[in-house]
Amino acid sequence: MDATAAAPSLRDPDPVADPSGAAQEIRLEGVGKVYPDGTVGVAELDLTFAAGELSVLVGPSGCGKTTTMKMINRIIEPTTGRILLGGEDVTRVDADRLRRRIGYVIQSVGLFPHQTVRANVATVPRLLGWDRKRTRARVDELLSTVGLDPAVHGDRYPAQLSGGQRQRAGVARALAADPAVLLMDEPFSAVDPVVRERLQSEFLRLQETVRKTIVFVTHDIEEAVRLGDRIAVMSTGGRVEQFAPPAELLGRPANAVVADFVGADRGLKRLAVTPIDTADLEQPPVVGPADGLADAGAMLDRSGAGWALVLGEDGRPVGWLPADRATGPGTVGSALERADAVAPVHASLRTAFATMLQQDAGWVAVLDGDRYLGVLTPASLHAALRRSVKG
Ligand SMILES: Nc1ncnc2c1ncn2[C@@H]1O[C@H](COP(=O)(O)OP(=O)(O)OP(=O)(O)O)[C@@H](O)[C@H]1O
Repeated sequence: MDATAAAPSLRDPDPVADPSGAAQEIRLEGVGKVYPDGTVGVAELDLTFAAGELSVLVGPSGCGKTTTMKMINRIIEPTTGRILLGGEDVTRVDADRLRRRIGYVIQSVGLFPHQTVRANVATVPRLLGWDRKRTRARVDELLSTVGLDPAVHGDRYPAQLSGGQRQRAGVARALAADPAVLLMDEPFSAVDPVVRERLQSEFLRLQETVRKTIVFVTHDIEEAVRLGDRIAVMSTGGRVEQFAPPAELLGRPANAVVADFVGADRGLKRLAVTPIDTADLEQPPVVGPADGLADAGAMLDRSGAGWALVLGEDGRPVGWLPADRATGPGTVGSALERADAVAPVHASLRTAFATMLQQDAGWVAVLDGDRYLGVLTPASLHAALRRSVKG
């Protein structure tokens, strides 16, 4: 073996410097940080972030969220414990190499102001020694993925982008070398609420494709609930009070600290993270617009129901018929209350409830594609929510 081959270089295919891209578990074992002035940033922390999941750290200011995150890529060196990435102890590996394996997105984005968007996104591939063609293809692909047109935005400088576009470029840069892990420190907090919500939705869609192991820090419990597969609620000194999926955290807070942090309106928040369950659907009487009113009235009398759902010929709901309108001559079509209250079967209870309110209907019909499955009413919605807590 010659001497040059033994010398480590950035171009070596080494497991730390050349990420495989597959999501990896992050395990913290007794990881702690005492700052030189004696402040305990984080007491000993044992926490595992599952591969391919988005885990959120929330908690009051100063509780140690940022310290915890920065210990993972060793911007802050832990004073105790060890960190395993995909089972490998990375507590003492070369920090620069470790960081190339970990994407990092921060609030202020941190794009280099004197470099174009393309050059910014190409930072890590360049360090890894990718050739120009491969780098260019990857950069353009990523810009498109995050919603930036390479032809329009690729050659601009960061100052020539909006806040939301800069944030997208920051996400593209973090993903450029296909890292196994992504750390995100309040990445969406510098943009206005409307842009923020759009970035969050786009980011969720992106994560469905890339499935990275993500650790995400935020102050905002709404954001945590919206994005997180799991949420760690932290308290002063870097203690984890509860680490659980959003529905569990909101439905069964482990203690008063968590209950207080998630808020008194946690029942409402839970609507957003509880999917519709077809077992909760009700089956009201169903009539068609061409049916006679008298027949519909007789049927409602027999069933004892106060209303019937009106399904059009295509099987989609067109409205509802209150029992007191089901009399006299004419057809159901002439007496029905129109409402387009439908929700797809994969929607959350919140979507279903919002549709119910928006359409001013006492029900929302649940559809699987075009197929009508049944309705949710305020009563069945309540039952569904209660059941989700017990479950
Ligand atoms: N360099 C430092 N020297 C001394 N103490 C520090 C240092 N950096 C952070 N701390 C302290 O460590 C604790 C945790 O800080 P950290 O920044 O991790 O909190 P955080 O939860 O991210 O806060 P915020 O939500 O306000 O960003 C705080 O008490 C903070 O004052």
